[in-house]
Amino acid sequence: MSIIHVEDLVKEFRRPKRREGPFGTLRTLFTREYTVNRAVNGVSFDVEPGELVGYLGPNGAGKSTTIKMLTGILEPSAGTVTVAGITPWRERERNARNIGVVFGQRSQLWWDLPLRDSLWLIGKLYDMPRDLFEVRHHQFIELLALEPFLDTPVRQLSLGQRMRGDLAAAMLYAPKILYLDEPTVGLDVVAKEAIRGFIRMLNKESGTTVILTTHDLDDVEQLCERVVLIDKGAVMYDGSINTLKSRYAPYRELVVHTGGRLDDVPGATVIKQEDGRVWLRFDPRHTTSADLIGSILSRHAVSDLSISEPELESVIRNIYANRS
Ligand SMILES: Nc1ncnc2c1ncn2[C@@H]1O[C@H](COP(=O)(O)OP(=O)(O)OP(=O)(O)O)[C@@H](O)[C@H]1O
Repeated sequence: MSIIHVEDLVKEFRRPKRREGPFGTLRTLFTREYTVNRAVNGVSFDVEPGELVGYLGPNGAGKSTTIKMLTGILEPSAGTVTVAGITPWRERERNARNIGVVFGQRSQLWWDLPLRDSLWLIGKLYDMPRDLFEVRHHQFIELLALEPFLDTPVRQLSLGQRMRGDLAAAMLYAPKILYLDEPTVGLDVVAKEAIRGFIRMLNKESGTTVILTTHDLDDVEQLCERVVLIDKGAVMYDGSINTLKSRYAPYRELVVHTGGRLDDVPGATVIKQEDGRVWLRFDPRHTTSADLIGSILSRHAVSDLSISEPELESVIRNIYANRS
């Protein structure tokens, strides 16, 4: 049975209609006319326990608004959400015990307190039994290498340190579900890898269900098997990354080192030639890589070649570029 059930979810925001002309701003304050923005427009999906799902879409697509309804911060205009059997905005406190939330852009920690005190307070707020607190506190300090800055006030932490602290705080009381909104934004490659490793561990070893919203497609490619892609508040794709690639970018690229040029290659299109290397694009549904390579080798001297799949980044860029 699914742990997250979302059906026909809608969220509309009303804004007073802007008045033009003299005293426009003042008149806007007193207007009774509104423009309605449907930020989420009939989204449905189910998440099974232990899944790690990427929730993706261009800026303004409605990702954060959906996550806010799943966490209970926002109440939908219409539709159903059930998270571990609870309607989040009706039972915010019960729901909070089941979920951990990390927003990359802003911390959930107490700004002036040292991380150690924040973690202790969270243990108290969630009524954690002392021995469970000790075990998880100790485990997270090790896994996230928190020791060197445990006694530093949160506002003095670097972004990477703060994110590790935020993750520890979000998962300390062992919630079943973790929502991550841009967890690696602004981090260097080493810090990103540490965060990804921790998320992977939570998902694989503790079976935590994770919903990840991010513009960093390396995060998605490294962590998620399934993605839900939304645009203008509606789901445009829900499935595996592999199927997404084969549906929206069914081609492969072959790079051939010939020392010369290849102008006509049956079954492939030459997309670039540079310094004795030739980039070819082909559709594996029509031409197999074995046939293509065989036909090139039979006619040209080749010193090296490599085949690559399109990167998720370029697939998603194409999808966004071609949307109406
Ligand atoms: N509190 C609000 N009041 C009015 N409009 C809002 C509010 N929050 C979001 N919106 C609007 O809803 C739409 C969806 O915003 P949302 O933040 O969910 O997008 P997003 O997919 O998370 O974008 P991004 O990738 O830029 O974070 C946008 O048009 C935004 O302006």
